[in-house]
Amino acid sequence: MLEIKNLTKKFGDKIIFDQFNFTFNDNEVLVILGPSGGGKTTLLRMLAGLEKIDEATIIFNNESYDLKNESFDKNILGFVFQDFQLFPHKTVLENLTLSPIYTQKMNKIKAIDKAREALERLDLSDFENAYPYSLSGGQKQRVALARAMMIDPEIIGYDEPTSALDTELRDQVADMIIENKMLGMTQIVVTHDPIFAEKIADQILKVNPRD
Ligand SMILES: Nc1ncnc2c1ncn2[C@@H]1O[C@H](COP(=O)(O)OP(=O)(O)OP(=O)(O)O)[C@@H](O)[C@H]1O
Repeated sequence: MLEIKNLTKKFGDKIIFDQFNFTFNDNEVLVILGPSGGGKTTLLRMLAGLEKIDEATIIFNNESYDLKNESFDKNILGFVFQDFQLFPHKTVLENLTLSPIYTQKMNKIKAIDKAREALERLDLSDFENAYPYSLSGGQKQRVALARAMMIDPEIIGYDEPTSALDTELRDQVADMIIENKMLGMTQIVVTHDPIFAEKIADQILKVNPRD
């Protein structure tokens, strides 16, 4: 279970979250839904340790973390970025292994083994030497997911996973998220698309821009 208590976040004078609370359970799909500018991406970035939190208590796996003007750096969330953000001049395999090897100091052979496992599970084994430009939107989405899985995250977070996709591929992403759930994954999905949200969500958290 992940519980966030009294989360506060400002950019300059602009308040994005003021004493915000939410809880969700393992193996759930939590959808964060709302219009542009509400702070959905910021919320995901804070949970991934990519954005400082002004103040919050985060309770996760029975540990409680009191944060004050610091990043939550527990590596619990693997991030699937909007528009995938794959390295264009690197192969699919390299896209998965570069950050674990160079940033997280993972052993190279272990990183390659792990990457191949993830690619196999997502039906991408034939594409390990392909470059991102040659992949379809749905394949890029799955490569981005495989990359997020490299850190063995407790939670996968997707930022607007359907924004770059047409309707058919949107349904494929919904199926992938539901399949991941059946495999026991806990997932947070940021979207402004209520129809997609209804398809996949166990819980919907609405985030609206503040005046
Ligand atoms: N680094 C930053 N510095 C200053 N303001 C920021 C920064 N990042 C985000 N903001 C502001 O915080 C607010 C929330 O942004 P965020 O990207 O989290 O919203 P969102 O709900 O994900 O919107 P969208 O759907 O357009 O991505 C916006 O008003 C945005 O301009």
